[in-house]
Amino acid sequence: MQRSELTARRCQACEGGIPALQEPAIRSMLAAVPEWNWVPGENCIERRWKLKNFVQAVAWLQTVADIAEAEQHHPDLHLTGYRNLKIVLTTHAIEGLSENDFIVAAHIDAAWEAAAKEADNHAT
Ligand SMILES: C[C@H](O)[C@H](O)[C@H]1CNC2=NC(N)=NC(=O)C2=N1
Repeated sequence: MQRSELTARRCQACEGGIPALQEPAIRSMLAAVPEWNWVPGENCIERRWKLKNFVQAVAWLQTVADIAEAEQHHPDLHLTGYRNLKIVLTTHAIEGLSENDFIVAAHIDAAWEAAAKEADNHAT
């Protein structure tokens, strides 16, 4: 699957009642967000960043929070050691992974790439 297929979709409100994704679907969607690691034992996907400093880390967290609010699907956010970020996506309502997790991951990756390009533009 391509990332653009996921960013073209919107999260669907989930309060249970749908089955969690199984391994074949998870692997197919992971191919679209290869920076994310699947943690099967915790029913989640996670991605880590080391930012330049605390302020950059908090700014990036805010961007992620804005994406989560826009999609109404909310990751767990871990900021430790002042600039290490771990973002964890799971669908609490089904205690498993849903397409929503991959849609938010794809939006986060696209925003990260856009931010990196912006930084490059400023550097040149
Ligand atoms: C109705 C609404 O979609 C739900 O309350 C949402 C809100 N955000 C959520 N975020 C995550 N990660 N899992 C959920 O099950 C969840 N439920």
